[in-house]
Amino acid sequence: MWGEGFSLNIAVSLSVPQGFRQSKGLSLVLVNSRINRNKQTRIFMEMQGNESPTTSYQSTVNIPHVLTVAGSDSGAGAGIQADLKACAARGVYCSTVITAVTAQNTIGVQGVNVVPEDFVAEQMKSVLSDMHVDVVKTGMLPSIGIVKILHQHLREYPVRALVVDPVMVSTSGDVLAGPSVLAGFREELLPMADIITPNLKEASALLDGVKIKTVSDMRSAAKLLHDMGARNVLVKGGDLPDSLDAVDIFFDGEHLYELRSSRIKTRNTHGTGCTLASCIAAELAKGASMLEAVKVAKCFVETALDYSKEIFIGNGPQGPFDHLMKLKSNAHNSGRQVRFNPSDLFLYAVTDSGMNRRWGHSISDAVKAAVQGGATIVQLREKDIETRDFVEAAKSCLQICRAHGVPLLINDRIDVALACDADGVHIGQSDMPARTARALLGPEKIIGVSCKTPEQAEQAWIAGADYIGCGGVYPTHTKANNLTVGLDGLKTVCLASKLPVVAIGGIKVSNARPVMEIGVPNLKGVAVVSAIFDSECVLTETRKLHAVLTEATAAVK
Ligand SMILES: Cc1ncc(COP(=O)(O)OP(=O)(O)O)c(N)n1
Ligand SMILES: Cc1nc(C(=O)O)sc1CCOP(=O)(O)O
Ligand SMILES: [Mg+2]
Repeated sequence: MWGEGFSLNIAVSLSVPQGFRQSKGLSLVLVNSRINRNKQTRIFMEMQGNESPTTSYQSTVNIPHVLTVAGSDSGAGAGIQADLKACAARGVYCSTVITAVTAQNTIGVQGVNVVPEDFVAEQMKSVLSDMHVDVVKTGMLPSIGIVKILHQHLREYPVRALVVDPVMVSTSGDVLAGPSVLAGFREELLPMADIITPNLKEASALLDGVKIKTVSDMRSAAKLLHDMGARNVLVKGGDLPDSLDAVDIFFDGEHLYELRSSRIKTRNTHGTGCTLASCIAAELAKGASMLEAVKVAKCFVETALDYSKEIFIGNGPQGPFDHLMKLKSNAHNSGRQVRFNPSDLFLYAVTDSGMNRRWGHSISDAVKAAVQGGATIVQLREKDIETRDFVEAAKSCLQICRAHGVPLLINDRIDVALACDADGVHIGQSDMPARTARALLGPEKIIGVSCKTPEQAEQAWIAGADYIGCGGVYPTHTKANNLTVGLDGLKTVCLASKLPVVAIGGIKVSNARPVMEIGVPNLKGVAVVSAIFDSECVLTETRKLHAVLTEATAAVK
């Protein structure tokens, strides 16, 4: 199946007014298209009027799709649940045919309820007759009847590749497929498989109990399994005794590859086999070659295990890991109950590397002093710093801010915010569009946008920002050529804005009061750079400003 040529099917419908075509010339170029078989791209472009053509664009693109045929794991570390998470992490759609429901946790398998064969067949037909499946991946196949059903359906609905993870025994040692299924694997599945991914025990069982104890045994086993019909074989050496690295043997019928990755010391390995096979399937669905897919899958599993090595779920000896690599950061964030509270904008401290240099402050010392002095949110605005140093500085500032429950935002640099898992970003009108930043950062992160006009405030709201920064309220030396909008401009933007507003630009202890007194409820605070950071004692200056803001707010109420 794998390796057949793909055909590219693109229907383009263009309706271009004659004059427009003549005057502008129109060409549609597809660069380096890697669109898989049966993928269709439909593009409609309508251009109305010669002078100002409006373009409406509609496309439908089939999504890479893996169907997993496997058992459910109630603990969600392995089986169907691992497959879904692995495919989601690799950006591939995953449909499911459930062959058995297991009662399972980090201790072991407490019960197995096999789904009736005709209902397995019904699930398979539902998916395969309706959806375009690129790759089928199999896990727990608890009866020979289910193996046969799979075989029949793959004949009726051919797919690009079949990935067989010959699940027989769970990581806890419980039997998930009896000896009768072995015959099914050998006779029905191996000859159809584009890749088979046994561990040492499974490879040994498929080879009538042959002993596999060394890398050299694994090489021989891979060749024998290939002889049994599998086009590619990955023998996983995770259980190899006395091995520092995790060594897997990959054989494509021609070349033997020894794939090594570092062995991660962790109890959280439940579901690694299912995840590896699903990742291979996902990469194949995206169009990777078999060796590429295997390498990416191994790297993904290693990274996820390393990320998850300290997470603690369940009390048994084998815990699940975190496919999406998000759980730890959610746990860290749990100090802050609400992702964004507009009152955090009250005293907004924005750093400046030049000012810190002038006063001999490190970024983290300056941030610590600001937070201790009463800053309620911090933005790292580091315009002339190496990216590597920025990420390191942001990580240490994040620790300080988290310890005080103060959000930390990064100015301009979405990449740095992602790298250090900051609480969000602040972006201006010429930075990355807020909508794109939102797509990259997800719904949980805070996004602020600089706005000088009501129209910009409206756009920021539409794009999914959380607050806007409006200025310059007063002239400033900190930002070159900055337009001063004044207190009136600030009030106009606040009145038009559906989002909370923080005022910025030239604000200091002596002029902060009139800003807070403009009397508009969505003005939540002031953002300052020089007022606190262009000073020897950041702590004292921040305290002074905090006091003025508190007094002004009390007076307004
Ligand atoms: C709170 C706040 N408001 C406005 C700005 C200015 O952002 P931008 O216009 O992108 O200019 P730079 O700060 O990037 O020079 C801000 N940083 N913070
Ligand atoms: C970064 C920035 N943005 C502004 C805007 O008007 O959007 S004014 C500004 C500089 C603010 O520094 P200071 O508090 O030292 O005046
Ligand atoms: Mg900017």
